[in-house]
Amino acid sequence: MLKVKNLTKHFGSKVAVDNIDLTIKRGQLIAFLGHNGAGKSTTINMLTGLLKPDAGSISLEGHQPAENQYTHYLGVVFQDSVLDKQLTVAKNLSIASKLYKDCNKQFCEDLMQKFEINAIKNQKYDSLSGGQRRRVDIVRSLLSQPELLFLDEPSTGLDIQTRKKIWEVLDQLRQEYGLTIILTTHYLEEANQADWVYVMDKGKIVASDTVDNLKAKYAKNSLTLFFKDESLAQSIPLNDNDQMSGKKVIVKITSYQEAMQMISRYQNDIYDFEYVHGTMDDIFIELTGKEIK
Ligand SMILES: Nc1ncnc2c1ncn2[C@@H]1O[C@H](COP(=O)(O)OP(=O)(O)OP(=O)(O)O)[C@@H](O)[C@H]1O
Repeated sequence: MLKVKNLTKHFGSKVAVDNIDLTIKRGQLIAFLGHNGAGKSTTINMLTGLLKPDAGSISLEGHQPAENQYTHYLGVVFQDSVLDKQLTVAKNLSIASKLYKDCNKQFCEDLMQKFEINAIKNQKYDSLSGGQRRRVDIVRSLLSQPELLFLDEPSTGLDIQTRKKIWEVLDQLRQEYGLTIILTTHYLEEANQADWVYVMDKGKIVASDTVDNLKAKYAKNSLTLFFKDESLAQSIPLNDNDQMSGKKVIVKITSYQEAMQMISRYQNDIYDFEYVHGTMDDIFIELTGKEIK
């Protein structure tokens, strides 16, 4: 659906996006994961046609950002809302829907219901809570029934319940009409749900894979062995990342098979064990050397 080659953007001498390639298929949920300043928003701004790249090509179903047809495919939720704070939700959405000639009334009413907008439609946008605003922003971006939705840090500042609600509805829309979603996030749990993750650092894509493959390659699974006494624990050969404390030994391992081998090797010396899968946090630290919130 979307093909990007060698995309690059400088601001003065600073390289904000450094020669990145992307391939995004219809219906996927794609996450750009990175720290502040990694280049996520600059990438999104180029993909939505707001910012002109210095180099590289972008093709969405064969269209380039400068073409009118390009924007017909897109819905965008920016970090800062584009709605008028002094107008009611209903007025804001009515103005937005007039911008789209082919706005489908039934689809729009369905969106209002799914995102629970009807109860707040007569309130001024300014008077809404953060979570309500985000729901209205998302509805606004979906009125034209776009095929590709960009969400720039959709969950920042939202409580868990609101996040959950928003993702329930977005997942429903993906299933119902094959909506493709590209999101930027600092939240590992949001990247966890993605079909494909691009990890960005200093303008570059430092990893590009499924969550499962990233975990298999970079996440550190750990096996804790509880020995019957300290001398047995001390006899275990340890690597740099392994730890020993009294009767407890924590070893970093790469696979379930390796865990099984260790457990069977020490089965007569231990009274218990615990196997913990590595997380997205491990992946991020492994790739960028930094923790993500
Ligand atoms: N208009 C601009 N002028 C100058 N520098 C910019 C501009 N926009 C972005 N940058 C710089 O480009 C780099 C990438 O910024 P960008 O906003 O794309 O990062 P990000 O990953 O989206 O960060 P955040 O998570 O904070 O939104 C940063 O160093 C930023 O300071």
